[in-house]
This record gives sequence, C-alpha cells and structure tokens, in this order.
Amino acid sequence: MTRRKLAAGNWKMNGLRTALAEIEALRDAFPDPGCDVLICPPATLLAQSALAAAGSSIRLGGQDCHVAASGAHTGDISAAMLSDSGATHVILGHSERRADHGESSALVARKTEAAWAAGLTAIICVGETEAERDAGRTLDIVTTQVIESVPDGAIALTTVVAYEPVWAIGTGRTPTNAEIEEVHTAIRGALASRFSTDVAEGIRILYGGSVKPGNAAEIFALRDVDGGLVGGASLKASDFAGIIRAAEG
Ligand SMILES: O=C[C@H](O)COP(=O)(O)O
Repeated sequence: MTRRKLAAGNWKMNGLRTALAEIEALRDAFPDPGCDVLICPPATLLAQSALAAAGSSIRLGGQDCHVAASGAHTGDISAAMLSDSGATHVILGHSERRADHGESSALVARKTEAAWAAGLTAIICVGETEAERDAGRTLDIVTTQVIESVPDGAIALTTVVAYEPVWAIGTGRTPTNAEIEEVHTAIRGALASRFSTDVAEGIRILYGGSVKPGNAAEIFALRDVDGGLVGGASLKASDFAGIIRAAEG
C-alpha cells in the first residue's frame, strides 16, 4: 500500500503572532506539495494560522485536547474548540505531556476518542526513554503504548502514530536507521494485531526526534516511515521547507 507522506511540525510552546509569517512563507513556497503538510502551532495562534494558510493545502493541528467536549475545566481546550479554530488534527500523548502532566496511555485513548468525535485526526505519540532503551525494553514499551493509546475504531483516515524516542527529542541524537525501522515495523505489527492488517497498512507512522533538513530524506526513506513529527526544525519556514521536500521524495 502506498501511504502519502506527512510532514508535521509541532511548534510546542513557541510562537507569537510574528511567527505567522512562517506559515505564509510555506503557503507561498508549496502551492501544491507532494506530501501532506501540517503545522501545529500553539492554540493561541490556531485561528490566525488558519487564515494565514487559507487557500493552501497546509493543514493545522492542536497539541492536546481535553476528553470532554466542553465544561468546567479551566485552562483546557476541547477538540471541538480546536476544530472550530481551523484544526484538522491534534497531537495526543506527546512525551512532554506524558511527563509534564502525567498523561497515561489510557487517558490518551480517551482524548483520541474525543478528537475523533470532533472530526479531528489524532496523532498519537509513543516512545521510550533512554533508560528503557538501555534496558532493552524499547519494543515492549512502545508496542504497549500503541496497544493502550489507540482506542477501538481506529482507521487510517483518523489515526496517525508518531514514534518519538524521548532521548532523541531536541538533543540532536537519533536512533540508527536499523533501530528506527525495527520500531516502526513493531508498531505496524502491534496495530495489525490490535486491529487488522488492512487497518495497520493504512495508518501512517511518523518518526520524530531531531529530524532536520539534513537527515530527513534518509529517515523518510526507511521502511514503514511515513513522514516526520518535527519540533525545532519546524519553527522556521526555511528549515521546514527542506523537510517537506524530503517528504515529497
Ligand atoms: O513533536 C516533536 C518532537 O518532540 C521532536 O522535537 P525535535 O524535532 O525538536 O527533536
């Protein structure tokens, strides 16, 4: 099965209104990209980002959502609010949220259901810590996270998995190509056993963790790697453009 590659940028807690110029630059540089392009700005910029990307095929995403559609949850944002602001996607279970906010895979599964209910595609993040890798537990940790974080009803249209080794995020370090392929193959296998081979073959599995313009093409060419979830190198259009080109192949 041919899966269209996805270049997804996660701006994390970065970006003031001046950063909208980066989206405008990408819009102008890629009128008809040969891959899917997604920017996940902070929630404060979502609506304006949607205006900046209007008329282009750049899609926008949130970085988290609450399990409820609305209610007394001070400081939280619902999936419906993300959608209303122009988002089509939402990143869920990023390791920074698992670490900073104690998010469990069970909670991530509930958030995924909330995202689907609002019509969003969920990008569900998994990944091992350095200690877990050193202990030889990577495949066990990652496949367990996949099984527990992806709820019943997953289909390719609404589900993306992002493999992000925690120790590779923002460090300039990446696993070897063989290590990336090993984990991505294991993730697809876990999806096949959890759902079906057909569903697993359709779901895109992104790699994230120190993806740069200089290493993106090599990583995106690996078996079962369907694009990237990019942090630091997505903040500047000039950098992210190189990653989009790598995803275009
Ligand atoms: O969501 C993105 C990842 O955490 C990767 O971040 P990074 O590209 O800055 O290493």
